[in-house]
Amino acid sequence: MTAASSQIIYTLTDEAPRLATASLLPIIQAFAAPAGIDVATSDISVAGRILGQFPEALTEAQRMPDNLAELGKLTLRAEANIIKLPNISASVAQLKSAIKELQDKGYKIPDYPESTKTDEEKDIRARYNKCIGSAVNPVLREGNSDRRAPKAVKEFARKNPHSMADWSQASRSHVSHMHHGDFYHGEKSMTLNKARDVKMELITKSGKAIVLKPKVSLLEREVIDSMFMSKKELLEFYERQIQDAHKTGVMFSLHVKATMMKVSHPIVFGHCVKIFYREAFEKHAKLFEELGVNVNNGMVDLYNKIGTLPQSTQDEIRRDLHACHEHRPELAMVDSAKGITNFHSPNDVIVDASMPAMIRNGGKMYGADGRLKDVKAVMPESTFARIYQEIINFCKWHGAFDPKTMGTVPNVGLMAQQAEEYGSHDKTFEIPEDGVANITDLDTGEVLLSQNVETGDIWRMCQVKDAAIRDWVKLAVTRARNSGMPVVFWLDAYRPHEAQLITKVRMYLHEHDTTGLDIQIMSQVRAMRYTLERVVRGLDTISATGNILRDYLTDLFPIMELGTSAKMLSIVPLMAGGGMYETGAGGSAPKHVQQLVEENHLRWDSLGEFLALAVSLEDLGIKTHNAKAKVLARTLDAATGKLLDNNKGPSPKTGQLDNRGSHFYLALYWAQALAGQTEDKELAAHFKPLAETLAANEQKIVDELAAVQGQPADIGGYYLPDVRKTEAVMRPSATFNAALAAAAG
Ligand SMILES: NC(=O)C1=CN([C@@H]2O[C@H](COP(=O)(O)OP(=O)(O)OC[C@H]3O[C@@H](n4cnc5c(N)ncnc54)[C@H](OP(=O)(O)O)[C@@H]3O)[C@@H](O)[C@H]2O)C=CC1
Ligand SMILES: O=C(O)CCC(=O)C(=O)O
Ligand SMILES: [Mg+2]
Repeated sequence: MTAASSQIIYTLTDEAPRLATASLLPIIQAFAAPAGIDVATSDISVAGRILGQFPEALTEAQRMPDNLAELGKLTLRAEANIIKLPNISASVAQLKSAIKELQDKGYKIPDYPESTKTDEEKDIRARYNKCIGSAVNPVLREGNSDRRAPKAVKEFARKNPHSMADWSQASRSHVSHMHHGDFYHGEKSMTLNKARDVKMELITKSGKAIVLKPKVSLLEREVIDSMFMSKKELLEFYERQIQDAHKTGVMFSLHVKATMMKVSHPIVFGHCVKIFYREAFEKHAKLFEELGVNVNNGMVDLYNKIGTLPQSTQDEIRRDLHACHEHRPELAMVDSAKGITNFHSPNDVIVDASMPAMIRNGGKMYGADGRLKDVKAVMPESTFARIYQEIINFCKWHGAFDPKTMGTVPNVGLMAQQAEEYGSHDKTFEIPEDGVANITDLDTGEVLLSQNVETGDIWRMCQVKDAAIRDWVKLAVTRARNSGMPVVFWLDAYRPHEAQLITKVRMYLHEHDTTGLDIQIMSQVRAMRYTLERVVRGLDTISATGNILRDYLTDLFPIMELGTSAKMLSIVPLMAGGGMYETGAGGSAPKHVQQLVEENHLRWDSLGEFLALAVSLEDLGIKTHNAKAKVLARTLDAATGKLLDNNKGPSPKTGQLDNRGSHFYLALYWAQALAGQTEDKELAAHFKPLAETLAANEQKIVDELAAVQGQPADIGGYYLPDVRKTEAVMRPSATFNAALAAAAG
């Protein structure tokens, strides 16, 4: 899979985007081929990545190359042109289901080891750990992030506003975060004066030195942080919040990002579950330990593990858990119909999407009775939680946002080279004993950063390379210049890490001509307030943020403005010169798969893919001097605009136009735009027959696509769907397929 310069790599991922690809990719390939562009695929699905870890367990035919590693290498080359669709960031429960599905399909991969006593078990666990959480994005995102709503999309949203629930000033919904003892409070940071190799070491009270991370190689001018969250304070915080919610009668919900902060946040999540069900966990402590119950993986882990016990014991445990509810607040639900609470799995309530959904709903979440209710949204870490309280305050004061008139908030996010939390996974530890946690220079023995920690505290080190920060500043200035919008760097001078960033931002802004640009630096809360004051006046403001706020804001604002973050243009200009084009800013929409399987309707909107493909083609055109590629890009944009104007996006309702139907219209409009342009006669001639055939058969094709809906669809699997069956389901119009095949020659 080496990338020739006229190659675009299209990733095969999971769930809804994978299904959409089965329909869209053949269209893309048919349109790209006449311009001499090869659109190749790379499977980075969770199933593919699992198989890539265990070549020795598989037959020759079953083996899968380590595509992710290959793609990671490609991002470091200037010719990289990758279209990356969202993929599952798997929880342990999802990983286990994927393993089971693969085993059932005859792949002899090992079980996920619950405990790791032997070296073999440790090795298997280590390999599987590479497949969980946000395992793909940190490897591929070798550039900073540029996410925005293209003009046509914003205009469409203004003309076709999505529904927004009302906000009442009497709403009791709020955000609760720690005020001390969290990562914000316990952070230290420094910029390195020279390249150094360091270790992370715990010196225990009894004087033992425990090396937690033997070596981290750091570059000159790199920023490093050491921070910890106090277990004691976290538990006290949870108890207070749970009691407060119970006393005041608001629902309780916990919002973490256990995918991206895949080591720290499952622990933060697990503590909350154990505090909530304190008496039950205390009573059954011994049994749970024997069973290896680990609620860092959610209550689903507990229910699965007790499933092997005699019925009477299971009943007793369930009764004890239920008894806790008597004096605990109502829990927000993920799926009230199925009785799935906020505690079921740490990956079910992912803060970037869950908080905007709550805010769109007038500050409400679903309770067990299926009704929307005010809620206490608990986000222990105060660093970023405060932005949500600020937006809630704003909504209570001003009412809900109006998509017809509100401004837009694009984002320029720092994430390159495993910036900030992305690089922290192998440097995050649960402290085994009270002591001092040091980051120490391996050569000189100098202790660079030092913290007093206690048993159970979560200690982590983050790093950001100077080159990544410099590139981020450059991207922000470029975006300000190209868009004419002001830029606000959301940086808090009181946070040690961000104080270091502020110094660098100021320094690197001098490298650019900023005459006439409006560039400011503000703490997060002020930045939110300032941006919202502009938003309600219809004014646009670029947010330049660190990695976490990149994630949060690129769901938050699009969901307010456009109804979904799927309609975002999401570009990663790779630092080595290539480009990665992500599709939307959201995830893999598991609910959509369920609807397809039950009713053969896929409501996934591929607008993100259309937008990404256009910029990918344009970039390829420029870099390889391929004029045809540029024509493809321009006509694709025109087709996308027409698709929006004519409302040919997918409907959520079964029986109406779905993802496949929207792909058909894209192909029709794209072929028409190509046939109608005069810049490239060859392309015009090539696409004329297709344009005519599709137009002549429009109703027939739409009918063929509609005819399959309303009954179950068999795609032969979830994590590893059967390719043939999926194709059959996703390409049900014989007329459309024949027209495309004829165009492909
Ligand atoms: N870049 C990446 O690879 C990312 C991956 N993820 C992963 O995705 C999975 C699911 O995450 P989750 O938090 O549930 O968020 P999702 O974004 O997948 O889903 C939330 C809701 O957003 C709407 N939505 C998202 N994308 C689209 C689309 N293209 N078309 C139409 N509607 C869309 C759907 O609303 P409705 O149901 O109303 O139709 C959906 O239910 C997790 O494994 C997560 O880790 C998450 C974010 C980014
Ligand atoms: O990497 C992940 O798990 C999710 C990333 C994400 O949500 C985003 O980039 O917006
Ligand atoms: Mg996100």
